Amino acid sequence: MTEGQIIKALSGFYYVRAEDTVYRCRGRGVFRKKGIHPLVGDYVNFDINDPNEGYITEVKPRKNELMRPPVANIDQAIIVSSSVKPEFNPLLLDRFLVLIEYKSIKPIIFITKADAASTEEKKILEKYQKEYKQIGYHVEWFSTRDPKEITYLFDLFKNKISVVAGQSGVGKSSLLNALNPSLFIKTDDISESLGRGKHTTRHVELVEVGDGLVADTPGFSSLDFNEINMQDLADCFPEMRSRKGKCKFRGCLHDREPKCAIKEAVELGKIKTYRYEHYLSFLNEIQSRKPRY
Ligand SMILES: Nc1nc2c(ncn2[C@@H]2O[C@H](COP(=O)(O)OP(=O)(O)OP(=O)(O)O)[C@@H](O)[C@H]2O)c(=O)[nH]1
Ligand SMILES: [Zn+2]
Repeated sequence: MTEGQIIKALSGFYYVRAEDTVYRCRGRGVFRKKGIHPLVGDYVNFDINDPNEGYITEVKPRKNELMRPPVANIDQAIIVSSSVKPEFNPLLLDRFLVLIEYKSIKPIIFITKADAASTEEKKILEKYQKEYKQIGYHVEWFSTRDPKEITYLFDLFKNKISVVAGQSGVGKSSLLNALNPSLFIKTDDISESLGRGKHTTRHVELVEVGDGLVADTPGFSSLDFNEINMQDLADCFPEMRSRKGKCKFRGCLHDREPKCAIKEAVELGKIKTYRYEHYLSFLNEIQSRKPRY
């Protein structure tokens, strides 16, 4: 028996890495009956029955899992936003942050295209960068135009499994290519005619970036809050989470309730108004969701 990690799933095979060798494995027949679906990122035990082939005998318990992309044991999610084209969008950033916080995955914020921002735009971005850092988020702001300038990012990936998320056109593929030129993930520069085709493949692979692994397919393509309950939403905002239990009423949704510690913190400028407004707009979205039977 050998221990390894699934780094790729394709056509019924799992590619399991152990030390520096990759073994092409199948899952045990009984997995299907038991409803066990190995995922990329899973730590497994396997038996080798050919020099480079084997059978997975056991899937170890997972720390977490995502369905889009299908990856287990994720350490962090890199949310890619761009300075311009498309314009930096804090509402969308907060949407990604909430979805990632909800999964108990550590978010990291990357802002690309620093080279393309005007002086005026840079001032605004500096302010946002400062404010998101104050909340406790790790923020990096850079350009992928010169790969040599972003090698310092390697450290962030070291010994971690990361997924990348972000709206179309922000530079996710350009970033991965800059960090690992052997990947050649197509970017919009060279594959305009392929349109949306490039990320529709269903297989996922963990690719090496620095001394870490990154899923080559972006995550969170569906950005709805269907899984999230009203009561859980504030926990997905770190600056609200840290004030948990301080409101007068138990179960306070920080909306119309009196003596609300969150609204007081907003008034005192301790919570940014736009963050609170985004909270209210997400809360409204969850409240108006049709019940599912
Ligand atoms: N000026 C500038 N342009 C960039 C930078 N990073 C990416 N771009 C450009 O932005 C466009 C979109 O980049 P992609 O890497 O394809 O973006 P993506 O997020 O992978 O987009 P989707 O595949 O649609 O999700 C391309 O024309 C890139 O050349 C940057 O740091 N600076
Ligand atoms: Zn409250």
